[in-house]
Amino acid sequence: MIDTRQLTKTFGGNRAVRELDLRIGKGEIVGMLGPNGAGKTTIIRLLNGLLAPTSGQVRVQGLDPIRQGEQVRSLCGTLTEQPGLYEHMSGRANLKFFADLFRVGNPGRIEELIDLLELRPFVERSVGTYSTGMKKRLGLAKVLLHRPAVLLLDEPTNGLDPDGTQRVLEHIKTLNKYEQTTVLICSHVLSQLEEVCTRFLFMENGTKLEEGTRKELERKYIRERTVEVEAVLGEPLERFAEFHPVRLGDDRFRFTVPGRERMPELLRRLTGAGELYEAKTRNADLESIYFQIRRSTHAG
Ligand SMILES: Nc1ncnc2c1ncn2[C@@H]1O[C@H](COP(=O)(O)OP(=O)(O)OP(=O)(O)O)[C@@H](O)[C@H]1O
Repeated sequence: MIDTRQLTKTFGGNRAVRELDLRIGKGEIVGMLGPNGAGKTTIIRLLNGLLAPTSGQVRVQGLDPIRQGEQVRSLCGTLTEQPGLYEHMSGRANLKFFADLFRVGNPGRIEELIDLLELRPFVERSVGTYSTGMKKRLGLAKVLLHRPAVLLLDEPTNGLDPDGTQRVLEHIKTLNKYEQTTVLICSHVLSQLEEVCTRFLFMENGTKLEEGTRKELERKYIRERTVEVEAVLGEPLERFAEFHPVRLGDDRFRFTVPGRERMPELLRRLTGAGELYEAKTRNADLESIYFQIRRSTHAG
């Protein structure tokens, strides 16, 4: 679906994207993560043909976004930080305007998106009165009007409260499920993407540091696990010495497990020693993986 080879973009002397090889298959939801200036927005602009590569190649469903820009843009829905909506018009009037502009033949599509993105309670109001979350959802509806096969989302949850963030991410998942939309989401908020993406791509200074599924990355980068436990233990803590126990509070403990394969043993022993109410791994989330990747690439 998306294929880049040795893709490089230079602005003056600044190499914003460096020899990027990126492959995204149909129906994937890929999270592109990286700090400010990592090159995420530039990559999106290269993919939808708004920027021409300095060198290397980009293909979106086999098409060149520069030479076949029209076709590529009709395949892609791109949501940037500025959704480009008319504030004085209602949500519905905006959708109607863009549906005409994009020559969306199906009049039912607007209604379908109003339902999918739950816009109905405010769709007749002028966009100028919308909250950030409402605008994001309308912006998403706008880029979905022509039923794009590929969605390119630049910080789709920026400025949203946790509830709004959750809703937008749910909508993205739903679209992927029912319309098999391929999605590339850029963000620097790792925790939000953890549940949504099938694969992750870590960028820094225009370079791909690492990529993989959550499981692949976890196996590669997280050896030692920190486990927080709520339990009533009938045995002295010293019996768990090999797991370096620390008492955190009443019935709360922290253990360090040298590798994933030792986890069942710890859990078995805790269950055998008393009542185990909860056990959570604290250091295997996406953020921990990211810091581990950075540590190992910078050390290497
Ligand atoms: N039009 C431009 N002209 C000059 N330099 C640019 C231009 N667009 C981007 N850059 C530079 O390219 C680099 C990558 O920027 P980009 O916006 O792609 O990063 P990003 O990962 O999207 O960052 P952020 O998380 O802040 O949005 C930065 O050093 C930026 O200053």
